[in-house]
Amino acid sequence: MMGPVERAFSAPGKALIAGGYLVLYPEYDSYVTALSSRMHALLRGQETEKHIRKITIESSQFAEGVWSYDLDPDIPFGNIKEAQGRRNPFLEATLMCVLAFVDADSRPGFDITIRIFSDPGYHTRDDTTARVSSNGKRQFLYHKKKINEVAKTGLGSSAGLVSVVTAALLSYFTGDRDVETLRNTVHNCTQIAHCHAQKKIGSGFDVAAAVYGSIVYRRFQPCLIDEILKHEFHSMQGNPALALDYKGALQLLVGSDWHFKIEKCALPPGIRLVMGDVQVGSETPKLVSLVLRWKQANPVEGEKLFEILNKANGSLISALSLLHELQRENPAAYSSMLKDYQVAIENGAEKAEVEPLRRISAAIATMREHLRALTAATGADIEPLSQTALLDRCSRLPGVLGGIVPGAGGFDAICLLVLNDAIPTMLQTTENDQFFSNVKWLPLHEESDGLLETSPEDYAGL
Ligand SMILES: Nc1ncnc2c1ncn2[C@@H]1O[C@H](COP(=O)(O)OP(=O)(O)O)[C@@H](O)[C@H]1O
Ligand SMILES: C[C@@](O)(CCOP(=O)(O)OP(=O)(O)O)CC(=O)O
Repeated sequence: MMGPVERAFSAPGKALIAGGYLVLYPEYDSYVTALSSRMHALLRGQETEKHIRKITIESSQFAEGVWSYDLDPDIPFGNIKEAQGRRNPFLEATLMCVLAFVDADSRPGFDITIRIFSDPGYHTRDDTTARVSSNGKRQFLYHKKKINEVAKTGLGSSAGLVSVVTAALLSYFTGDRDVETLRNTVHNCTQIAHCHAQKKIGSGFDVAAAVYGSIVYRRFQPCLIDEILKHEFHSMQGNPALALDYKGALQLLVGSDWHFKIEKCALPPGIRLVMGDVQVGSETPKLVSLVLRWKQANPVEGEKLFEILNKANGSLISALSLLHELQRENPAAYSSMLKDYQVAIENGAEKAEVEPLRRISAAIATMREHLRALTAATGADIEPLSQTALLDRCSRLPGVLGGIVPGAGGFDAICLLVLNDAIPTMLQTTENDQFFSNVKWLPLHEESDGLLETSPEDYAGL
């Protein structure tokens, strides 16, 4: 029986709390938190009809956000061209990978439409109007400019986009809608497509967080992807032999074991992530290239600094996991520990005297010390002076266990770990203090889930 099918998936944005720069190397662990801002894809097609003629992708929150791809009847993945010549390298690479992986057939053809929705956290809210879905469950912001002209916030919009489009297409072509069955395949396809689009092999932590959620992450060996990237997208267009080679290599690679580390995690109960937007505009690629160049020129010093930074990152990761253990072993004692701490700070105690919480503060302080050393050594503004002053001040606020520049660092954001019950006072205190006037606390929190199937009804009316 044939009928229309609707299927929707969503995936989260991320903040890299520990592991900036180190995450580029397969020997170090990072701590990545998935955020409440998510990317969504809603697919419409025909239930039993897997022969596709045309795929249209609409991202109507942005001007000119429609990309329409007529598939080549012989090799649907070999000639991905947008009807009006509009470029979106991330969508092109996604279609190429997924259609090759599932060995799609475009004869005789039906059409698929995929609608993209992006939660407010990914882009600036400036110059937008909000629209709400008919059932009130979703709200999205509509921009007047094109997607590549709107300022990003650094949550990883392209990783989210590629993950959800990949998930929707894979689910459609395989007929499988169980996210757990699809998850690893979605991850591997998404990493490959994302690398194709960026024309480089990144650390992949943004894609891993979009698919798996909050994780302790250790990257795959970059050489795993080297070979497949040599299959140049452009040379495949109109060259069936090259396209078939690509398909074989891709299917093998997606199905193989990548030997990377994905350990689900979440912040301990009672502790929240608070993100502050400071000022738009650090250039991650510039910072990364300064650090890598310095490390290459100073291998011994570089190794030493990376090692001690790694040790401090490890202390934070284990301090967080110790809290989980305490909570699991004795939930009542854990709650009263947090309560005692809250009472102590309300009575004016300045810092965490409670040992497990003190460990978190100490680990963050040591991480920051090493990040400042990296800043001084490389000349890259990882924790610049203005951020040092801000983070020091934040760390002294009651209930704030510590704060750090997330990811590659820079001027644009800070991340705090705060006792849940202390947040209202913290927000009030900073609001009334001129010192914090250039910090905007973002309406974001940890939601540790990765890729999820969502209900198509939640997007009706948009
Ligand atoms: N909502 C969206 N709709 C369509 N394309 C998007 C969307 N979000 C991101 N993209 C694609 O991803 C690109 C941004 O990717 P990138 O520069 O890697 O930023 P980020 O660091 O946020 O991932 C955009 O130029 C566009 O091609
Ligand atoms: C330096 C890095 O290790 C981390 C950068 O993390 P960010 O989260 O700062 O990156 P953007 O998504 O580009 O804003 C480089 C990397 O792994 O890509």
